[in-house]
Amino acid sequence: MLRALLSGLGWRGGMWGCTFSSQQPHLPPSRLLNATELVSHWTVVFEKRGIPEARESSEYIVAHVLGAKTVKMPVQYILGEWDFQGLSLKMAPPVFIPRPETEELVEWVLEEVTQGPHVVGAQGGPLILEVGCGSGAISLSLLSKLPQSRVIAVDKGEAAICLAHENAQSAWSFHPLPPILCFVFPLTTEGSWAHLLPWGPVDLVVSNPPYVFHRDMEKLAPEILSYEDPLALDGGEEGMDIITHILALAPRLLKDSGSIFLEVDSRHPELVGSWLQSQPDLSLNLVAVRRDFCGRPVLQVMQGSHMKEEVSLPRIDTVVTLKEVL
Ligand SMILES: C[S@@+](CC[C@H](N)C(=O)[O-])C[C@H]1O[C@@H](n2cnc3c(N)ncnc32)[C@H](O)[C@@H]1O
Repeated sequence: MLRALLSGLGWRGGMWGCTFSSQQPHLPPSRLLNATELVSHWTVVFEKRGIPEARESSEYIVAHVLGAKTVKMPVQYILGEWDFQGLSLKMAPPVFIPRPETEELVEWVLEEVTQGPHVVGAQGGPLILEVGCGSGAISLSLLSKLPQSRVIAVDKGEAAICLAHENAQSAWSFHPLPPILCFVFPLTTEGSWAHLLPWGPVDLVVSNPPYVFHRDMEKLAPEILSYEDPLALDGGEEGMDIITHILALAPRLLKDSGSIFLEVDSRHPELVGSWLQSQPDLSLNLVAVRRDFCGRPVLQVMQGSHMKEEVSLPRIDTVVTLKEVL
């Protein structure tokens, strides 16, 4: 039975994929499967073949093969590592598992740094602040592709910062990365931003913040709710709690003409746009909105009176240009 279970699986770039033959029951091609989907798939197979207690057998075998006591655990935690932007990162609950769509946020930042005219740090590379670094996926990818850059990574969770630090050390053993500074503190606490002052204003702020609307939290998949830190996901009533904190700190943290890149919910471009209009003192403009391959928006907000020209890069659905803030 074990052989039957594994025969359709292939290991591709650190992810489980499927390469089923035409005799196997249909599964979408080249799609990643989590343990729950594997159980469902093999339950159907077992039922068709008259195997008693099809679901229980399937659950038991998948759990056994993956070395887990329960199949509800996300496969990234079971495996203990996951690939992101070519880096193999250690994963451990409850630290947030980086999602594939966030790789596009990284790519956009890389484009901005390499092609944009405004991002040149004092030492030849940008100084980047990541708010809510989790496992360090975004920060370490940026460092690995931008050898002149320096990154300050902040997270409110000690487990996250420890994991980011561990992943940085492991990445250094493969690539000579520039140093990363990791700090544990909630950026939302009064005055906490002052910890960052010694490094001076940054060229870029990047964040995949907690942005799920509080009322949507219960709709998340059970394995997310059981294993991932809810505070990594719950963005408050309108998912804006951390987003507005980051934006409000921009005048203190960001250089003039610096940018903030934020992965957000599909309702946020409008909400963030209205919020910025209500805060003219911040002198921030929402200059571009891109959609990642999941259709989720990534926002670019710029400091100062600078207005960005319409961006003509692939995968841009919308470019939102607000009136210049006086
Ligand atoms: C959605 S996760 C993103 C993690 C990582 N950047 C990624 O994309 O995989 C959000 C992260 O923000 C952190 N976080 C939540 N509130 C925070 C706060 N007030 N200050 C700093 N970090 C915070 C969480 O601990 C979590 O690691």
